[in-house]
Amino acid sequence: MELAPARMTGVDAVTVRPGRPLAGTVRADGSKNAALPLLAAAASLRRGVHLSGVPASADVQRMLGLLEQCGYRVAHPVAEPGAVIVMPKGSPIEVPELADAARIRASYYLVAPLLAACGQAVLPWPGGCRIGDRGMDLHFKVYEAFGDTVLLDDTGYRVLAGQARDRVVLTLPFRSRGASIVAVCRAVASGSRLELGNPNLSPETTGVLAALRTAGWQAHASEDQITLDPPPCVTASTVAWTVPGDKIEAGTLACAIAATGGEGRIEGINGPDLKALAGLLDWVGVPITLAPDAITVHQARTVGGRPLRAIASLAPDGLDADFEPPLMALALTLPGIHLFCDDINPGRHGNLIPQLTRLGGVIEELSPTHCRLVGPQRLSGTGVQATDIRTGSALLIAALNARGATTVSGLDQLRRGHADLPGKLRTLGADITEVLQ
Ligand SMILES: CC(=O)N[C@H]1[C@@H](OP(=O)(O)OP(=O)(O)OC[C@H]2O[C@@H](n3ccc(=O)[nH]c3=O)[C@H](O)[C@@H]2O)O[C@H](CO)[C@@H](O)[C@@H]1O
Ligand SMILES: C=C(OP(=O)(O)O)C(=O)O
Repeated sequence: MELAPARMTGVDAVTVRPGRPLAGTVRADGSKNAALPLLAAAASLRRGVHLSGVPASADVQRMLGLLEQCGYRVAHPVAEPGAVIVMPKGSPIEVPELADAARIRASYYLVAPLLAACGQAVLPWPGGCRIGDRGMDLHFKVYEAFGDTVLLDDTGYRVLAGQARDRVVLTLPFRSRGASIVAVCRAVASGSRLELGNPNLSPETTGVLAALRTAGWQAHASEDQITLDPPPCVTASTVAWTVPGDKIEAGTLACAIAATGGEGRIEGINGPDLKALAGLLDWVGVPITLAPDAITVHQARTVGGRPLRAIASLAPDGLDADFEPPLMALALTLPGIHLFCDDINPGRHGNLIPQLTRLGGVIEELSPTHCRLVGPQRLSGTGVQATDIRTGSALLIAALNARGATTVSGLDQLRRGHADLPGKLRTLGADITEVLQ
């Protein structure tokens, strides 16, 4: 794993200048959105879990601190960068106050570890990217199905563990990733059988199921249902899990390479996780080779590219919403009328489009969640702000194609999701320099 160079940490802005097409090979870090639920599942198991590939991104590091406050020991094995061992501390703990949980969306994953450690979870409303109204009502339905009591107020929520149930059956009204994973973690914490209808089947969810299988849980996932059964007997030995490489980081780098007309390879990912993105890139004229552990971007075809339709979806094999912003930045370089939709995160376009407009991008908002643009467009460098993680990565891509220098500030947002995305772009040949205060 490549850790953020100390120099980049704390830098609030970078200047990006256009240059040669990006080329070369780079390795993706472990995925933030996969690491966070794996950490919660590890704690819910209440046995030692050795987790490798843990990224240095800020949200994941914050989650490690929160787990310690929740009654778990987080050990960093010597000479194993990116590995942690999570285990219960043993002695009972008081219900902790977790102010930092308000800074990340994924603090909702802490409920099951807290119920397992002290029978109660008291959490502030989660934070994370400000990309619209991000509900949690399905999470509360999950806890109620387990017999827990849920209390809400203006500052946050409290979940009180009910009597453990042998079997819990519920069906989600839509395929929420968060609600699916919290249901799985809750079942693990209480040792219950779970039958979850209409589940989310993203790699982040199925990755947790695969990890639990190594701990003796029986897990089956189909389009209709996830079933999960506890192991026939309890074992205490440490299990070893690995955080998969970040499909979103790899997809973002692939878009950056394609946007500059370059050629390159991103390693360290699970190729099938990038199938939806690779299909779209191929469709617009950027040939892609997907290997089991890498994605290779070939030079774009000069003819035969078709317009992009990037529709974020929670459906199995759908396009992860977090790919949509980098695709929008890429589309600004491609001929055609390109269409985008993110109904999952209704505030996403409201963050990204004004920043792309500052660079001279012309994007027609058909509704708060639908937009279209006609490419290619000439952008001009100026100061822009990474208002959320994916807006930050899209702006880096757009800046690679803008005339003159673009200063992207708000890097603390970007670093929530990527330890050092500018550094990886530099490895591929991008002209990116730190802005010193
Ligand atoms: C930490 C993490 O992994 N974040 C990801 C997670 O976010 P997030 O936790 O928002 O994802 P979910 O799939 O659970 O929810 C998607 C949307 O459904 C709505 N909703 C969800 C749950 C609920 O109980 N009630 C409700 O209304 C919210 O508007 C939410 O924004 O998945 C999204 C795509 O699915 C990704 O873009 C985020 O990067
Ligand atoms: C929306 C994202 O993160 P979070 O859900 O943690 O805010 C993201 O990873 O793009």
